[in-house]
Amino acid sequence: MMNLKEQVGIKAAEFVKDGMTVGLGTGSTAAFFVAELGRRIREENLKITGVTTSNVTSEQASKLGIPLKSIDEVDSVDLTVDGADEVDADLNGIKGGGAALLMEKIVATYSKDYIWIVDESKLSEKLGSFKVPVEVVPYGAEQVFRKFKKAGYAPTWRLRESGEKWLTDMQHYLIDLHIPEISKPEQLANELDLTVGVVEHGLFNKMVNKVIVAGKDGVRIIEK
Ligand SMILES: O=C(CO)[C@H](O)[C@H](O)COP(=O)(O)O
Repeated sequence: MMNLKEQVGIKAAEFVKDGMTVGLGTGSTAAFFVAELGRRIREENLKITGVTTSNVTSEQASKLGIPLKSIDEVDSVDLTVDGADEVDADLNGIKGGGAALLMEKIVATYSKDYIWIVDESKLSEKLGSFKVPVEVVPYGAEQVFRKFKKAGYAPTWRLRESGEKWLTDMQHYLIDLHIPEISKPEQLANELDLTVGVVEHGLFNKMVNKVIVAGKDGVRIIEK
């Protein structure tokens, strides 16, 4: 019996057609999608170009023999498939649990079609059960942290096991905001966008076209 993450990963690969440029997401769910593309390349001679969203995914895709280009080497991406940490009823979402939100948002921005693959535990009426990751440049990062604390966002640093601050693939720090109910995700996104030192945040508001959800009753697709 396939687990839920594997089910949605394999389902999403059905949307990939020969000749496409495909954005490859990051995380344990996206890894099943990437693995399935690798299988289709091997067994069906599928021809695609992958654009990855993290060093971890680049490594996985290279091992599978998926030809890769950077986002700057392609005109646009036909389809990106990625996981998500939380998805609300309006298809706003939180991403970045796996620390790849910056590259993920850049690749998604230049994608014609954008799909999330999740198990049903990630769905909620309103965002807030998952922390909002915020990627910040190291210079002045403590000031940004204090600003979030004053705003009541209960910030925490994303840390390595060693206790040092986590460094993203793009060499930034991550601050996680703990906001129990995000009633206005657009307003929060605007505020974060306007905060000096913030490079990007994990609110992906109304960016996705389709969400493939796996649950105990099978796989379903929620469309915009
Ligand atoms: O945003 C992400 C990485 O930055 C991931 O897509 C998100 O954290 C979901 O991960 P998983 O599929 O392992 O639950």
